[in-house]
Amino acid sequence: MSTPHNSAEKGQIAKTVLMPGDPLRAKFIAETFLENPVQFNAVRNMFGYTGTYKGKTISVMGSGMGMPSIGIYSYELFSQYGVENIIRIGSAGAYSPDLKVFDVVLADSAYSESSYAKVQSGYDQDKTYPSETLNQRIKDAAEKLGMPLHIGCIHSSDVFYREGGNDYIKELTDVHHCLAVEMESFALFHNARVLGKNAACLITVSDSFVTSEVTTPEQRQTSFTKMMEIALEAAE
Ligand SMILES: O=P(O)(O)O[C@H]1O[C@H](CO)[C@@H](O)[C@H]1O
Ligand SMILES: O=c1cc[nH]c(=O)[nH]1
Repeated sequence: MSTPHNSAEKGQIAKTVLMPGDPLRAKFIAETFLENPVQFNAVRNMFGYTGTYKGKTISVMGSGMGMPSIGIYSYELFSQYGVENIIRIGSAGAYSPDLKVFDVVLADSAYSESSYAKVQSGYDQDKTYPSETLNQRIKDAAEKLGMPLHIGCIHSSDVFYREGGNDYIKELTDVHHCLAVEMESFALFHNARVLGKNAACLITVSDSFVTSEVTTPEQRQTSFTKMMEIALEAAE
């Protein structure tokens, strides 16, 4: 079998998939952390691999950027390949002064202005939620590894380059309590809910709207290893 976007055969993808936006981050994780990784997808260069980590079979696959993209890949993984858990491991821009670059955040909700969930199935709320069970596994894994987590709401935005200055952030922090911004979790959490599956999101702060600190593209591809280890440890 295959889908328009994934050439994997049934059975080639593990029950748990780690999903970075960047397919090269997926390749890095497979080559750095997985034993005997086997590539199952290269359609559109959206690389996917399955291997073992501490004896557990785990897959890792890129999602691309934005909700339409993760919407497609996560829906197919859940509905066509028997995937039960997707842990997004992404980068994000900090809105909160408490967050520094390389800090790791676990989303307890995702706020968005996006129409994704409404169009997908008529859901008209502006927040979606991760699996509590998966989040607890992630919290336990982070504690075991001695890696601190910030926990809170993240903003899933459709827009990376926004005109008109940063004044809009005040409403996102003060009214919607968003700690940071990324571009996929709202759709991922929604797909998981409508399909009866589990999703979670860990992000590493790549830049800050508060301090203007930034990380390089190379660091975004290869240095966000704390969240990778937490997600690998949490995977079933
Ligand atoms: O690093 P990833 O996982 O791609 O996540 C963030 O980075 C991209 C924007 O640069 C968006 O996909 C955003 O969600
Ligand atoms: O979506 C994102 C990711 C990182 N930094 C941002 O400002 N936005």
